[in-house]
Amino acid sequence: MAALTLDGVNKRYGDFHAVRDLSFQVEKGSICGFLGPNGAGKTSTLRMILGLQPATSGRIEILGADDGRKVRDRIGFLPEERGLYKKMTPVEAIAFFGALKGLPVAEGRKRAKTLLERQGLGEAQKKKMKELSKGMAQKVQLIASVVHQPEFVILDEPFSGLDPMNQQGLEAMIRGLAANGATVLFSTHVMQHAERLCDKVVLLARGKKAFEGTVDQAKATSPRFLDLDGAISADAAAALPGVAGVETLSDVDGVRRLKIALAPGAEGQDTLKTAFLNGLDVRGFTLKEPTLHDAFIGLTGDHPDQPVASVEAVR
Ligand SMILES: Nc1ncnc2c1ncn2[C@@H]1O[C@H](COP(=O)(O)OP(=O)(O)OP(=O)(O)O)[C@@H](O)[C@H]1O
Repeated sequence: MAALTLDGVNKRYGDFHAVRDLSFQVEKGSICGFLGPNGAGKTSTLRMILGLQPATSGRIEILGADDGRKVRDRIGFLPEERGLYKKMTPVEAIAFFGALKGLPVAEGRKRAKTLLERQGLGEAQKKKMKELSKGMAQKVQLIASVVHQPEFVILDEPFSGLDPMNQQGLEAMIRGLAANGATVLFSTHVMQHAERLCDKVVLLARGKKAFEGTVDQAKATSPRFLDLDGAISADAAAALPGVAGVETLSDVDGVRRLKIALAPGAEGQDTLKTAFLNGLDVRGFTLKEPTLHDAFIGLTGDHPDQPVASVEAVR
């Protein structure tokens, strides 16, 4: 059953068409990654889903309602721009956000203490928000957005600015939310998180959907790769069987690392065998499965870590 459906959704800001004919669904109880470079239209879409801004056209249904505002108490939202009241303690801040969603303050405080302890933030309870590290503050903010136990959780770039340790902690929190039955939709331009967490990913590029499906389905759209080290020219590599494309990753006095994209269905064994038989100077090789990052670049032509504007400027 779908907890969220978008059907032909468009968003225009004046003449600028930010979201174009966007349709996708998120199944109840699943984790969906909403992927795209900065400026692709992710935040605009999330805000339309929440009912914080109207769609120019199209239909959005969330938890059976035609407007996110009608079910706002059943939704949790972590905005991209964060900031809890600096002078509050984490418990006060969490209880305050819960109260905004109709949770009695005493119950909010109780849940806040339990959730903070569970996240290893017991000590942080004594501090003010402004005294917490960024990682801790972000965890507190996520707790604040889910303390009312929402059925649907929307997180806008939840991993941004966190070190790897805190990113892992946040991943575990997101898994925990889904394990407790919540539906989670989070936006990110960091593919590794999506790769590890998501039942489904939706790729957005320049406001348009470039892909919707499982992580494995996304990866299957990308070729496998063979990294080849040696005094080998890109042309000689391109002439090998099963090669769809060659990129020179480095070149030190003619000793190169070549990234070879294999043709669909090619395993790389024949390519390597012929390289040896032809007497090419192979000094090392690695066969690589595609990552979600590779799939993203293949599907959109964009680099996920670069804003759309700068990608355009390069072309
Ligand atoms: N209120 C607005 N008025 C005009 N243009 C806007 C407005 N909000 C967003 N845009 C433009 O719409 C495009 C999509 O922005 P949006 O914030 O939705 O992208 P995003 O994928 O979330 O990127 P980011 O991760 O940087 O927030 C951008 O080009 C942005 O400049």
